[in-house]
Amino acid sequence: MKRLTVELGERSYPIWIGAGVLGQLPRLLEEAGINNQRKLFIVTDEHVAPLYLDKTTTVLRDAGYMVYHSIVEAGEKAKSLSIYERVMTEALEAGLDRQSAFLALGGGVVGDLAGFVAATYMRGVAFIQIPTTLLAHDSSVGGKVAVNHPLGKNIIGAFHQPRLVAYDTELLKTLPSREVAAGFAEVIKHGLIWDEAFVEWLEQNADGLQRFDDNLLQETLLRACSVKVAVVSEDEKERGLRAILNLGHTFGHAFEALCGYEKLNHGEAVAIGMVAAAMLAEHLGMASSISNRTRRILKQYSLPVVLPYAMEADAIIEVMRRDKKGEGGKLVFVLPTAIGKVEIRKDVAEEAVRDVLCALQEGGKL
Ligand SMILES: NC(=O)c1ccc[n+]([C@@H]2O[C@H](COP(=O)([O-])OP(=O)(O)OC[C@H]3O[C@@H](n4cnc5c(N)ncnc54)[C@H](O)[C@@H]3O)[C@@H](O)[C@H]2O)c1
Ligand SMILES: O=C(O)C(=O)C[C@@H](O)[C@H](O)[C@H](O)COP(=O)(O)O
Ligand SMILES: [Zn+2]
Repeated sequence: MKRLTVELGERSYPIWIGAGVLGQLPRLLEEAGINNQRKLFIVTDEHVAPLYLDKTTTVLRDAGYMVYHSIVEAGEKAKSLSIYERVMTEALEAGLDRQSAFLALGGGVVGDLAGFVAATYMRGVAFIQIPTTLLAHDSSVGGKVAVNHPLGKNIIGAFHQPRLVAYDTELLKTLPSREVAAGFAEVIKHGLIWDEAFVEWLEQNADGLQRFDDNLLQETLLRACSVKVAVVSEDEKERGLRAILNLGHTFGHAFEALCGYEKLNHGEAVAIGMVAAAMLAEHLGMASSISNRTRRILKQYSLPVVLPYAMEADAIIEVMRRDKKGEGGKLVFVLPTAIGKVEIRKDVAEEAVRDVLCALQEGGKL
């Protein structure tokens, strides 16, 4: 088991990564100050529940915890106010109080939803992340929790740090291949924004990683999480630096919203968004030869690099104007200047964005 620490003063917390972490949960909870006198409420989804809910509940009950749960539908649609209200109701019915804790057992959807419930239940109680997807190496760390609004991603949310991240790599073995690919989109993002050597390593080890080789997978999680930890420890509430974690997301979140949060998953939308960001950087003369390498590594990990559905450039731009990074409806982009380096740009002309969106739909170059 390997440990990383998010350094945030009194809100600091450990991320435990390794095979068998789930079995250690009672001890890790005790260490995090959550003893077995407290009620625990697990939020999970309908795919994860049949695989891991019994095991998690048993481990905790055997250690003396009182454990309750809520099972939500799988997929992005669960990040909604109506499901948020349902989980709140079930937690109230279970008698959870301010000393209780929520446990997110699942991917980023469950993590964001359960985290937002925890952030607001009786004005905020403890929560624990138990990530079960590769993508959740990103979502389980950093305390951004939210549900979606039909007009935009993660619009209703908070910053609420978990008390502990317990990442059992054994749980990733049941992931469908499309979700493995989605997870690699955020892994690659962490390389592209911060660490060229990590990008090279991912390029060289793509075959082994696609096969989910245990040692390579552990190293991937440690390296990708280390980037996230470094950024969040420096800028918890996105006053500046943290916005770099949004590479590909100004575009990607708009693509997801315009697909009704259905046809493209988050990782796929971010992958196409990172290609768009690289094309935009080249179009603005900020970089050269970035988009080809970005496309190549994404394809190595079976990710899309063009928009597979027709979307109006106007509609995409309208959604992007509601992005949380923007001020006064201005478009804001995280753009690469080299592999491993990005800049935040708030002055990009709409015409340049439109050119990129057209080329992206045609799958062509600018
Ligand atoms: N808070 C953050 O910082 C942050 C960062 C990145 C992404 N996100 C959010 O995360 C969400 C995407 O997360 P995701 O990709 O994990 O999606 P997800 O939670 O929907 O999980 C993907 C699919 O895999 C299934 N699944 C989960 N674990 C499984 C397992 N071990 N075995 C088999 N099936 C399993 C789920 O039921 C679901 O169908 C998006 O809403 C995105 O906005 C948040
Ligand atoms: O942690 C962050 O900060 C990120 O931007 C990570 C992203 O991968 C993630 O999708 C996040 O939820 C996006 O945040 P948002 O503020 O753009 O909604
Ligand atoms: Zn993301």
